[in-house]
Amino acid sequence: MEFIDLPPLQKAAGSVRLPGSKSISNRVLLLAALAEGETLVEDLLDSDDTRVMRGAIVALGVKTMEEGKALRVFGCGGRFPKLKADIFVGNSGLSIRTLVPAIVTSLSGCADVDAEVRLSGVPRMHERPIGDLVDGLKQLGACVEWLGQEGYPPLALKPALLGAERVSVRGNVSSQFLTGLLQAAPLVARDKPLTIDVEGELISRPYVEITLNLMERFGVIVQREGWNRFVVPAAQRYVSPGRIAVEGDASTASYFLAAGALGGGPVRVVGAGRKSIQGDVKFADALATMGAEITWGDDWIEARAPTSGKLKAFDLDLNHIPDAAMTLAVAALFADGPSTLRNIGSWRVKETDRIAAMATELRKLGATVEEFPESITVTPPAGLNPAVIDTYEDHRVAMCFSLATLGGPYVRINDPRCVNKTFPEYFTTFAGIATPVPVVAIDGPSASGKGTVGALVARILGFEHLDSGALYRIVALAALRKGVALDDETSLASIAAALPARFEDGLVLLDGDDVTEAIRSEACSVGASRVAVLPAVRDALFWRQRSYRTGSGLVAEGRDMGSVIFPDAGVKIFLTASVEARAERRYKQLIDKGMAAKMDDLLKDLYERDARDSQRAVAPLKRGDDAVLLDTSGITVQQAVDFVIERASSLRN
Ligand SMILES: Nc1ncnc2c1ncn2[C@@H]1O[C@H](COP(=O)(O)OP(=O)(O)O)[C@@H](O)[C@H]1O
Ligand SMILES: Nc1ccn([C@@H]2O[C@H](COP(=O)(O)OP(=O)(O)O)[C@@H](O)[C@H]2O)c(=O)n1
Repeated sequence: MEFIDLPPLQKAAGSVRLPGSKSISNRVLLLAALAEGETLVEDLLDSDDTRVMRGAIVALGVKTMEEGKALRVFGCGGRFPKLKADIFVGNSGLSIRTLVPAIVTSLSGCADVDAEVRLSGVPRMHERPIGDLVDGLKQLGACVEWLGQEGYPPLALKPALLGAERVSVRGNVSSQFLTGLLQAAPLVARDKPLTIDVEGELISRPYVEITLNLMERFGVIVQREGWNRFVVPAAQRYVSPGRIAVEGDASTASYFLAAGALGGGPVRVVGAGRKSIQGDVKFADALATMGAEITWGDDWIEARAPTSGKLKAFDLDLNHIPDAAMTLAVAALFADGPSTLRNIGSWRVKETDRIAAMATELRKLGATVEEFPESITVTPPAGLNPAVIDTYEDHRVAMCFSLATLGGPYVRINDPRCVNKTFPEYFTTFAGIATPVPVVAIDGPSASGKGTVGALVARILGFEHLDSGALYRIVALAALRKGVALDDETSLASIAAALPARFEDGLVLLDGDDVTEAIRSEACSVGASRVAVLPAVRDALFWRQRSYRTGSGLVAEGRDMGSVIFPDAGVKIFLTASVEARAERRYKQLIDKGMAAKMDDLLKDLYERDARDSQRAVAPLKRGDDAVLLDTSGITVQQAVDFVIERASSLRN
């Protein structure tokens, strides 16, 4: 499984230009395709879902042409020219739910009896309901055949004359059904007006407002009576506005605004603001309810943490912003008590069952989550656990969980490419406003001075200090004490996974025993280097080592700090010295501690350990291209420390 590891963050601040709105891009593409005249679409989002829509209109015979970053769409004037097509809609709910009604209108009165348009998607798409929409279309006279399970894609559309003046559609499963009917309505209401009645409470109304707004930009006015009846007057045609610029995506804005509120800020999103037609900008109001400071501009919004430093718990009806609400579920981890997200039943039929998915993943971070049919309550833990987040092919799960890193833990996001659905550059853009807890990684062979230099550098910078070698030494000591063989990988890995060890006030404690001296014995040195070749032991210590990355920063020393454990370390040093110099140092250290030592034995041991450390298959000791070489053979400790500090000082906040 592909994954991306996101490091713990200290803060988030900066400015982000939002990618184009998915909701607007896909509506505009379809309306421009159906309109009379050419439309130059600017700032169009380039993502999986918009490619689905672009591919579909082209498959239906509409011509498009790229002009720099813009796309020129040559409108077909209301009827798609090509009506024999197989269209793959991936997992784009909006695409299929708006394409189907539009295609059905083109098939009305089509003389070619062989005309047929088939639409199918990924397996999850075949579990997302479309029956209510098709019921509506059938009231108009459409011919729709189910190719799989009734009520779900895939389906086939065939020629049939449309003629009714009234149609009703359910509004409480997905507002996309209504959007699809509305956009196709002027193509049906040629001679007589068409009335669309909404059964049940209409959910996600702001998305319908986007639809109405864009239809108006293309010359079609809809009369709205409350939110239950929409009348499309007769004889209206879609006419290109000539040029249209797509606003920045307000749902995407939610991740960055939340980052500002949770991570200090300010974070400004540019591309959607006070004048936006997208309901999701209201997410900023929800953040304000939590105490975040929000500032609005015409086309930008800025968020920063409350001056009190602590976000407040909330209990909100989020029916109007179902997508951005997922971001709030993660923000709830940072609140001062349990928060409830209400009226989010539509989450159950999105890319995945989002209520179940969010509950499962929030629990991995340590939260207590109560799940209800249409709401969830999130109680934050005292501190967040590091977690491996599964994403269920759901871009929003991937994006919103990146925010948990602002609470201190590492977060691994599985299958991160699912963000391609709406924002392929998400993780790079997020990294652009994020300040990770800095790391100075010092790797090198035995007695090169890592421990001595590392401890001094950590003290000067005010950073934590991780002596990773000590962890391998403790595993060896625990194994020796329990009589476990040093090549029994399974038993050693379980010892490593549950190592009852602590570092306190310069002491190393194992099961409460002071083993500071004991782990420096030659038996433990050799033992450590033997257990360290075992992959299962290294895996068992992986997250434990990462958990030291907290506070203002970390100096980590060992063999694979820069290559494996902290590959994104801001400073990487490869510390070395000649074998003779190192043997002499080790000799002196042992004698000073009153321990027995023989020069010849030490030299032999160093050669053997160097060989084992650098030749092993996993995480071998090796200077990476990105590590700075420092040979300490002929320099003092102070000089070595100065060298590292000079490179690391920029990491200090
Ligand atoms: N230039 C130097 N840099 C680091 N250590 C040095 C230097 N010169 C002498 N030493 C001594 O060498 C020893 C290095 O041991 P240590 O820090 O335990 O190394 P490591 O952690 O790499 O095994 C210490 O006793 C240290 O005082
Ligand atoms: N990150 C690390 C640190 C230590 N080790 C192993 O653990 C042993 C003891 O590490 P150490 O850093 O305490 O050893 P010295 O350099 O102090 O002799 C080393 O010989 C390595 O084999 C490792 O494999 N990876």
